[in-house]
Amino acid sequence: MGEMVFRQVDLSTEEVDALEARYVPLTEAVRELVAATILSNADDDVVAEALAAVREVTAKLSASVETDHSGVNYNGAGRSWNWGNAGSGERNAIAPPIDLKTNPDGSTYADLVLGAAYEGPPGHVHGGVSALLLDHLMGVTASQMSRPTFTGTLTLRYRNPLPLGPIRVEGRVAREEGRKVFVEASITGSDGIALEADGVFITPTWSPSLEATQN
Ligand SMILES: CCCCCCCC(=O)SCCNC(=O)CCNC(=O)[C@H](O)C(C)(C)COP(=O)(O)OP(=O)(O)OC[C@H]1O[C@@H](n2cnc3c(N)ncnc32)[C@H](O)[C@@H]1OP(=O)(O)O
Repeated sequence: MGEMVFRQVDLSTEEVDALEARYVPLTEAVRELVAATILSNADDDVVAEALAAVREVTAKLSASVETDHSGVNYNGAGRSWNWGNAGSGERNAIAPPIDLKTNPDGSTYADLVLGAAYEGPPGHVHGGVSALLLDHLMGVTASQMSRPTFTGTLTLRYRNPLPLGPIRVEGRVAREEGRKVFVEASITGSDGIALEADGVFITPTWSPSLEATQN
């Protein structure tokens, strides 16, 4: 197995929040750029201008890049951040715009709107995107943000097509057996329930290695 490091970083929670706040509007703007790139009917000149402008800002941002992945980080106060996470990264414009909430009983939900960038069948959400949303939400539900749990088996039933637009993802722990957490979840769209899922999430015997770094 490759090295899997959860990195402790010497930043205060205020500093982490400030960094995140700096980049979140950029992430949202890049999501809008992705949708505009898909939907635009602009002519050659406008597209050439956009291409040059995007390349210019990408070069500026890339000038201070230090690593090839953002990793999972945490500080001494227990604030963790995983800005590149493909399912939820706050600075990842590829990730669906999910803001996951946890109920007092440990069940979870998220309300989000999926647009043109998440299409599979015409006007409907790509099945792999639904799987990504469920995997992420169910993983967080299993971990209760207090233990590492990895997806062991994820079973999806695509009951009805899921229209693009507003959706709700919901999950709950059904039961636990030793290191195995059984989670159930669903996705509901504007036409009603579209997917049901159950999964086994497992706390591995090995502990993720911890590495203290000073920034
Ligand atoms: C907080 C952030 C949340 C983010 C959520 C994102 C979720 C993800 O996408 S995680 C990434 C995708 N998943 C992975 O990479 C996992 C890859 N697999 C692994 O690392 C390992 O196979 C792992 C950890 C699942 C199990 O390994 P290990 O702990 O050695 O299992 P092992 O000791 O053999 O088995 C333990 C129990 O689990 C069961 N089990 C093992 N593997 C599986 C599996 N894939 N599915 C179902 N059950 C399994 C065994 O049967 C055994 O059960 P019992 O105790 O009843 O006999």
